[in-house]
Amino acid sequence: MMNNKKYHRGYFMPPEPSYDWVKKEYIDHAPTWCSVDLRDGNQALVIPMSLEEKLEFFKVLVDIGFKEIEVGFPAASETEFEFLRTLIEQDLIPDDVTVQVLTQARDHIIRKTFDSLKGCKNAVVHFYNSTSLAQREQVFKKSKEEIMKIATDGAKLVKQLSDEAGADYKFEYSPESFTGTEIDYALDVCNAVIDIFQPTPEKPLIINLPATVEMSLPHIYAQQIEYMSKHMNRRDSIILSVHPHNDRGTGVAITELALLAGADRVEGTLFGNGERTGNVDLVTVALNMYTHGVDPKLDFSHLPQIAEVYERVTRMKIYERQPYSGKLVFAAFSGSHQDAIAKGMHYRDDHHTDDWTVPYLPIDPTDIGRVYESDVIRINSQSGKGGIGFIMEQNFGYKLPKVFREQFSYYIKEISDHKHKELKPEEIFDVFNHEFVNLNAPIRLVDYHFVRGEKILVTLTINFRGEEMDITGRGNGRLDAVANALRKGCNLTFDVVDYNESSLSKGSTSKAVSYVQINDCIREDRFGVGVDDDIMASSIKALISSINRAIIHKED
Ligand SMILES: CC(=O)SCCNC(=O)CCNC(=O)[C@H](O)C(C)(C)COP(=O)(O)OP(=O)(O)OC[C@H]1O[C@@H](n2cnc3c(N)ncnc32)[C@H](O)[C@@H]1OP(=O)(O)O
Ligand SMILES: CC(C)C(=O)C(=O)O
Repeated sequence: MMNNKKYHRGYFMPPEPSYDWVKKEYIDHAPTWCSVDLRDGNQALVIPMSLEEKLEFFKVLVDIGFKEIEVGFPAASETEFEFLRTLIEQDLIPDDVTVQVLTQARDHIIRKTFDSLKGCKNAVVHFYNSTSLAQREQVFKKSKEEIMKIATDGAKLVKQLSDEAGADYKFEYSPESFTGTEIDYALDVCNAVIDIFQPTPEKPLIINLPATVEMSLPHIYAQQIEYMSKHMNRRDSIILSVHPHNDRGTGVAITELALLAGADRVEGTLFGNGERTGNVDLVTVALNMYTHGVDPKLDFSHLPQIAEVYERVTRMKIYERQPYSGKLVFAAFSGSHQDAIAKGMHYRDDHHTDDWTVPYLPIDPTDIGRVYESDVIRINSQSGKGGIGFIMEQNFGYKLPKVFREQFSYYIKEISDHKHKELKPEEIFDVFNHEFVNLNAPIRLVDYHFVRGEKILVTLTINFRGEEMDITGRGNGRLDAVANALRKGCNLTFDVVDYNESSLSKGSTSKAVSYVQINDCIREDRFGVGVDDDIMASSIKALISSINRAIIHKED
């Protein structure tokens, strides 16, 4: 049985309201990004990554453009330790990349961490201890002063070991479980650590305020961050970092609000892997920024390839509707969406604009390695003529006339509905060819010949129900003459209602395509399509196709 009475709000409001972030409209520059995929992401996997898998992932992160990468918790296991050693000994860390290592503020774990760093040029030593009320009372059973001493003792040892090693490491401190910590107490602990390092603008200290567990609405975290930012000692020498998780499903929101509230740096993972519901998804935060016209300084132009490596080495799956990276996030199945997207794409072409304003697509899918042809317009029984017309034009180069497009789309929808499945572009194209293009039974065109006089005279050689024959007709135009020949020679009754021709815009060889609509006195919308190297042949074939359809589907 559910019982909401056993819950209470476990977060703490800052002592004074901090609302300056509300006045900011959007994030106007990229923060410093730090990927924690190889540490926080890795520690949450059913099977943590092997050394080889971590190496492959590390390379992907470098290629994306991360300049700070938390590579592990070296004291945790041999693999973790060896991974950092391999990076260092095989000189795999680019000069402009800083690796970060995590350690608890515990003597032997800090020492082991320093052992793992020997010979590393650029490193951040990240140490933490939990400061939350719940952990003080239940886990550590220590007073506020005793918990602060864990932090300050850790800080002193980190500083001392770094000095002893003669290394120029950077340092990061996290009051872990910050979101469950009384804000002024968190501030006191951070300030005590700051006082030990005495950071300067030239050698700043990273103070990381994690939403280890998301506990509040996003605007509360924003206030907590802004309050800390305003009251922290030596703020000009502090890189204020956030490390959001996603327990309430608002990891991205709290990250964005924290950036408005003064955070300079974000720790997170690709696709939001991480403990429980995950860390914040850096792909989403970065691309949200990008779609506001801001350079995120991370390159996701090959997102599908990044996703492939991620899924393989972590053995995790990216949800189909995960922003930007999910398989279905650009797919429009429903008619009205497809129609708007197709028109939006045409609008861009017609207006020769590079600006992206296409309805229903907040980002140009091709910017992140997706393809219009297979990712955007997808066809099922919810689809409409706009979408099916788009597929025919975009994938195969056929610009279907309006009335035909409507008829063809109902035809396709019906098939999808009856088969209860999505139809792939190739299946749609097969139906199109099989049902409408160059139909040659019962009438097949063998040859044709025109003679120009007062009227145009045509001699058609056709095969009609297995019998070859020559038929003739006169008309004001060529198609008129052909129609008269077929009426007389095959004893048919029909009117040509509409005729369109164009060239096929796809493929290496250009072909002519004609669309003919006839009225056969049963239906006024029998369509046929002709495709040929020669424009005249394509129009005769289109007319014959429409007649053949009328004969085949007489009763429809
Ligand atoms: C929110 C985060 O993601 S934090 C990162 C968490 N990641 C990991 O823990 C992954 C790697 N961790 C490990 O491999 C192991 O936990 C190790 C090697 C670090 C330590 O292992 P163990 O020594 O077996 O102990 P364990 O992790 O259970 O720690 C429990 C002890 O550490 C203390 N402790 C825990 N965190 C801290 C800390 N940050 N600072 C100081 N002491 C701490 C606990 O109070 C407890 O003390 P006790 O033994 O007196 O009861
Ligand atoms: C170590 C800290 C930053 C952490 O991972 C968390 O709080 O989630």
